[in-house]
Amino acid sequence: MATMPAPSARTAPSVSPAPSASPALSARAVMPAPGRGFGDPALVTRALPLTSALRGGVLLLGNFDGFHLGHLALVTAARRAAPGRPLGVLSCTPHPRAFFRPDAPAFQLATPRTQQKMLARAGVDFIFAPRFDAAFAALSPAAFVTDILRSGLGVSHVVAGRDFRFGLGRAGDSETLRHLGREAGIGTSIIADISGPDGRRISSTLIRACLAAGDLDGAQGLLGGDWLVETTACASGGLQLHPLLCRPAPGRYLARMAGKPCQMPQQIRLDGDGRIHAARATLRPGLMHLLPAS
Ligand SMILES: Cc1cc2nc3c(=O)[nH]c(=O)nc-3n(C[C@H](O)[C@H](O)[C@H](O)COP(=O)(O)O)c2cc1C
Ligand SMILES: Nc1ncnc2c1ncn2[C@@H]1O[C@H](COP(=O)(O)OP(=O)(O)OP(=O)(O)O)[C@@H](O)[C@H]1O
Repeated sequence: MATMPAPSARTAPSVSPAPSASPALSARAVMPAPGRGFGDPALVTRALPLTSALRGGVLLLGNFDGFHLGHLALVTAARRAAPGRPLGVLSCTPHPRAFFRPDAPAFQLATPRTQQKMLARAGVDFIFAPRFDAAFAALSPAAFVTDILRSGLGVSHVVAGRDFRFGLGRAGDSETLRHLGREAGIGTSIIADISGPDGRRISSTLIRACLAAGDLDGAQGLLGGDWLVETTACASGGLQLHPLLCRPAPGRYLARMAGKPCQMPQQIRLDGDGRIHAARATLRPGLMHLLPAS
């Protein structure tokens, strides 16, 4: 576990009508309690209209690749804005960046499976995962708010960070969202930046940079817990990181299967292709915590 100080909200919140996210975020907040596994996966849906039991809820807007302490601030704000309401997350698939740059190397922090686990653990009830294709990308900001948010999902409130962009050519920003939301009868909370210990805004991009530099401690501090990865079997018989996942710096790490808190982490070596070399054969394809070597 990282021992970095808790992150802080750097700028004054601009929130309407809900209060801002709490700056007192604890790294423990998204970790499973000792001796327990992760919660059941949140429901994933792309079908519209949304089932009636989940309508009237609050939706967090963005990509949500991985789940970090900036994202946790949105959950906190959503709970305050709409206590007791269903809590959903918008997370398009494929990731918009992969849609626009299909030839770019694997960059994600999460697979659909690990994302589901982390979001469920954070108390999210459902993930709205529309296919991000040319038609979805071409929606205007107004069509997104009226057709998707109001008619399709029936949300009562949305939460986003200051840098959220949406609609064709990223034409919509947080002010557009607030304005269109008001017209559609949807409340809006815009959350102040949550920063890490060095003052930089926490983001999935920053965590990817930590991993690329082999700084698992730094990544853990921003994630608020271990990096949960999905592994698959190699044709050669060993294990490898899921093809969607970014490649951390090659080197030595510790690994422990998820859901087995009593298992001693074992030493592994990760190569540049994401292949996992372990002296003992106790690791299986599935979900695994990747930890710093010391
Ligand atoms: C309905 C909708 C349409 C979008 N259309 C575009 C688009 O045409 N071009 C674009 O770059 N991003 C578009 N986005 C934003 C992407 O989802 C995504 O956030 C962005 O491209 C990735 O940049 P970021 O990771 O820096 O936020 C759209 C988002 C939504 C919700
Ligand atoms: N540090 C943060 N403080 C406040 N809001 C945040 C923070 N990080 C992300 N958000 C908000 O959470 C939502 C989901 O974030 P998203 O995953 O799209 O961004 P990100 O973490 O910056 O990812 P990337 O670096 O890949 O762009 C967005 O509304 C975004 O503005």
